Amino acid sequence: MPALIETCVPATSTQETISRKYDVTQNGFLPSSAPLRRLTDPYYALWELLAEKLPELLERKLLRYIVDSSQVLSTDRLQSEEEWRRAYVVLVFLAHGYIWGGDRPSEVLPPQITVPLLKLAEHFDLPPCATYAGLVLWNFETLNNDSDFSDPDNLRAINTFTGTESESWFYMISVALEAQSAWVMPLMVDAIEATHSRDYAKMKKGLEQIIIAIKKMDELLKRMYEKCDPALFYDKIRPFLAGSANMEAAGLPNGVFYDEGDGKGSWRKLMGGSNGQSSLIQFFDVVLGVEHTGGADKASVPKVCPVSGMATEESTSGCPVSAGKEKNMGYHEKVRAYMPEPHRRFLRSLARMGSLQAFASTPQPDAEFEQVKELYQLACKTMGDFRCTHIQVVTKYIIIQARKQPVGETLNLAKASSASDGSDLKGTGGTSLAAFLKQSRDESYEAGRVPDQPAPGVSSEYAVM
Ligand code: HEM
Repeated sequence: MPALIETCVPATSTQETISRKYDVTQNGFLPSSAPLRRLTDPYYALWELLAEKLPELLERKLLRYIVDSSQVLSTDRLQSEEEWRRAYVVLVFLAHGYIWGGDRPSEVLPPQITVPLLKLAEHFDLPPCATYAGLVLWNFETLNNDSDFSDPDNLRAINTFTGTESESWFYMISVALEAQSAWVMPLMVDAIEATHSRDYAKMKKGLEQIIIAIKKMDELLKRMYEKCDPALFYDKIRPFLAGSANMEAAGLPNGVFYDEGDGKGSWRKLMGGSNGQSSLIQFFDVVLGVEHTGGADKASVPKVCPVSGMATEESTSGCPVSAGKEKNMGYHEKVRAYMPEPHRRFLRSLARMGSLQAFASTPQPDAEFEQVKELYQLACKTMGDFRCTHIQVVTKYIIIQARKQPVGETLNLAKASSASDGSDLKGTGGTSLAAFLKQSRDESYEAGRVPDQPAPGVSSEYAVM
């Protein structure tokens, strides 16, 4: 069994250990303090100015012109990790603003964006595009200057494409949701470890708390309606979140060419920015043993490395697809590449630690076993219910909006994916939306349907000695 928690340092709390090893802070997958608001080195003044004026530049369709006539800045003057994160946020906003901020999407990203962005992406081992980390995790400030990130009324996005409250609220609901669930993470790690020692108190505590956390997350998700206008979201915000993969109908048949100057460059097909890249939701899935298979590429689709967005034969040697490890990866597996590296490593380690599902599936003689099993089943049901709420949100913000759309002249994701009956709607990763989300919900419920008896012949590592 791989040890997530090193037993040789007993004085170290679970929270301290996951923070040190996986950068999971007291705010969960958010940083331990509010992200840097600006790069103060005057060398980066142009980036900050473009980021600040982005909504206006996009509205007036001036961004491409200004970027094209500016100079290429280096990442060499970035000092701290906070500065690297801030630069990544600025550059992913500029990249998506540049691609989608015109009458037609731009098939080429210029060196002014690609050269620093590729360095930043390499630094974080993240794809060079708008990820959940760039849009949400590292892009918020508190209004009261305090460290409570769990109240969306106390939060504001540092950068947006549109300068609207709707867009800020859309990102801030996710920030609050991440912060609000942070406390349950060490408890769940302890609960999984407790399966090995049959420590029922720890298992029950973890499961009781995860049920509360998911219910709170559900309540927070419903607050999306308070300040994020569905029509504005669909028409003005969502188009900027679109990726470059599966965007043939939107005018990007080959993806986007990352022009690095001097005749260098490469075509890349990357997913768009999505809350589906949240490590928190996958954390809940992993600890509950929810397995997802939806959103895999069809066999005929050319394979693209999820990290670089390049065809696998051109991609770097570390590409999981070209290495043959992950043929036809499903959506949830693919988006791992869009999460900060320590967080995806955390999820991997967690999955190898032990399994509450396996424990709940294998009857034990102890009196408290049934209570753990029932709590486990309730936790999976609560996760499925959260996904029901998510489907209602997506219906309101995307499916209903798509039905209202007239055929427009602007080529972008929103228009390109609007079938009149909404049946061919795609997610930001080009996934077939409604069926995929329902499958994800059903897989959550399914995890909780543990058999009453172990299947004959199946041995369990948890069997009583
Ligand atoms: C207006 C609000 C929201 C809209 C319109 C929306 C839309 C979508 C869409 C279109 C997808 C399909 C995949 C993709 O396109 O990448 C998706 C997936 C997903 N979203 Fe959201 N989303 C919203 C809010 C949230 C929030 C706040 C969370 C929580 C962090 C969240 C978590 C997820 C997850 C985990 C998936 C993957 C599918 C699953 O595991 O069920 N979404 N969402």
